[in-house]
Amino acid sequence: MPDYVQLSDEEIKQTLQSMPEWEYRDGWIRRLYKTPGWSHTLMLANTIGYLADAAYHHPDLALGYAQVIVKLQTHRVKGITQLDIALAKRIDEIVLWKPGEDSPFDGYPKTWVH
Ligand SMILES: C[C@H](O)[C@H](O)[C@H]1CNC2=NC(N)=NC(=O)C2=N1
Repeated sequence: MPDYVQLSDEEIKQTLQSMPEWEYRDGWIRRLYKTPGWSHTLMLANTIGYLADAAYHHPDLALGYAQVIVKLQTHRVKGITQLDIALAKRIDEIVLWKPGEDSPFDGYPKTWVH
C-alpha cells in the first residue's frame, strides 16, 4: 500500500544526510548526473524512465548534452514521501553500478555516469 505521508523538512534533511548528492528544494528532491555525452544521456534517461514506470512513480527529467537532472515529488501531497526517497535510492543503485575490482568485467573504459 503506498505511503503518502508527507515527510517534514527536518525528516527530509535527516534522510538526505545519507544521500548527499540529492538536494531538497521547492518541494522536490533533485540530483544531477553527469554523463559521458549525449548517447549516454539518452540511455540514462531511458533507464530511469523504465524504473519509474515499474514503480509507477515518475520523475521530471531535464536532459543536457552531458547531464541529466532528476526531480521527484509525490504530487498528491505536493511534497516528499518515502516513495520519492525509495525511488531516488533505487535509481542511484542501478545507474551508478559499475563492476568492482574483483569483477571479471573490464567496465566502461572512460568516465562513467556519476
Ligand atoms: C495517477 C497516478 O497514479 C499518479 O499520477 C502517479 C503517477 N506518477 C507519479 N510520480 C510521481 N513522482 N509522483 C506522483 O505523485 C505520481 N503519481
